[in-house]
Amino acid sequence: MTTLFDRYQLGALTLPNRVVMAPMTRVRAGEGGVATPSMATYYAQRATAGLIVTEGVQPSLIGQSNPGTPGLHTDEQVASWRPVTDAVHANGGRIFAQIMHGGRVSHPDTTGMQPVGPSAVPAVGEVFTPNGPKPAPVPRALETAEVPEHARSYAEAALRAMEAGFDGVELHGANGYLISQFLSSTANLRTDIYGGSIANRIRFAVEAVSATVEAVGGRRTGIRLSPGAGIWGAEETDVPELYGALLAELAPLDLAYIHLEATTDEEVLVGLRKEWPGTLIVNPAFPMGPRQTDKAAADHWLGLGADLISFGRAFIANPDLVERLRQNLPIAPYDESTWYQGGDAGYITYSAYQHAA
Ligand SMILES: Cc1cc2nc3c(=O)[nH]c(=O)nc-3n(C[C@H](O)[C@H](O)[C@H](O)COP(=O)(O)O)c2cc1C
Repeated sequence: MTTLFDRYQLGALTLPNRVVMAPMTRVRAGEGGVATPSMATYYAQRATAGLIVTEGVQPSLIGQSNPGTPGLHTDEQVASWRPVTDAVHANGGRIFAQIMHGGRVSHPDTTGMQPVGPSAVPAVGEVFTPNGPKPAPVPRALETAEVPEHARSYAEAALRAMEAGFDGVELHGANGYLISQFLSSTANLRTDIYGGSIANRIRFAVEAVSATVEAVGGRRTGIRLSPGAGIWGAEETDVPELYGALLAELAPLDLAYIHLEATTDEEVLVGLRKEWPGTLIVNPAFPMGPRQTDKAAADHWLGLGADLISFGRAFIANPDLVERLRQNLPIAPYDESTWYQGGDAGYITYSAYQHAA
């Protein structure tokens, strides 16, 4: 039986275990969207994960969603990530950058620009801004001719990620951000080649992934998806058909993986496993609340055919999560107030499990 602690060959990378650190935005970037020494410490502390996926990283200023998030679109940003990837590698780890274009989930207070999206339909809910949460603004609908440059921005960020020493990139196609907005039938009301039919709604995702594969190779390219999640009002009404069509287009690209975000719909995940020939990372539907992690849920998904399991919140207060899971040690609770507050407290202040002397 496969366990979380078995090795896994991911393209050219040998992962010593099947525990993936899920991408988590922590808003600790410096001025100009640069990575900081604290970020290097944070990721290096977690290098025993089989694979680390960073927080969402914007591929352009207009692609920035939250204030305080890092980018991969300036030379200064590229240089700032090098100490992060070096520190992770020095500790024996592997790290992918998550490329995240926020699309309509953004705000002029953050970027100085009106956000863009598939259609002039605002996200449902409030977005973070430097001046506190504000209602999501109405985005500008991208012209047909502008769409390819936003798809290519993922590939350009991927090239910069390689320069910065990352082992690969994960395109953020989940949770209501730009790729997910194009997939949605409520965020995307377009009538051109990027909207309407399933073939049109998956076009942006396929262009973004294909451009990235062309730039850095399939084995260095993963994508995160959240079928049916409907986050920020980006609803999908035809989940099995939509994702079936998307996976069929992506299957020949020899991708590093697809990463399925927490969903309660086990049937959908099982269906996608059958349709996806490559590596599948599952972020199980761990219940929100005090129970942060659940080895039984991980084993369940490995049994159903997941190759790797990602853990998010449990990594926040447990840099040595792999060892704690392996030895059934207590999992330290996270402090939600520190998720997005900035500073080192609740970020790099957690230590490995202290055994009694
Ligand atoms: C503080 C925080 C920030 C997150 N930021 C991101 C992000 O930048 N990109 C992403 O794809 N998911 C993000 N997520 C979702 C996590 O990757 C993960 O899917 C979610 O927390 C559920 O997994 P868990 O139960 O193991 O925490 C975030 C979650 C948390 C708690």
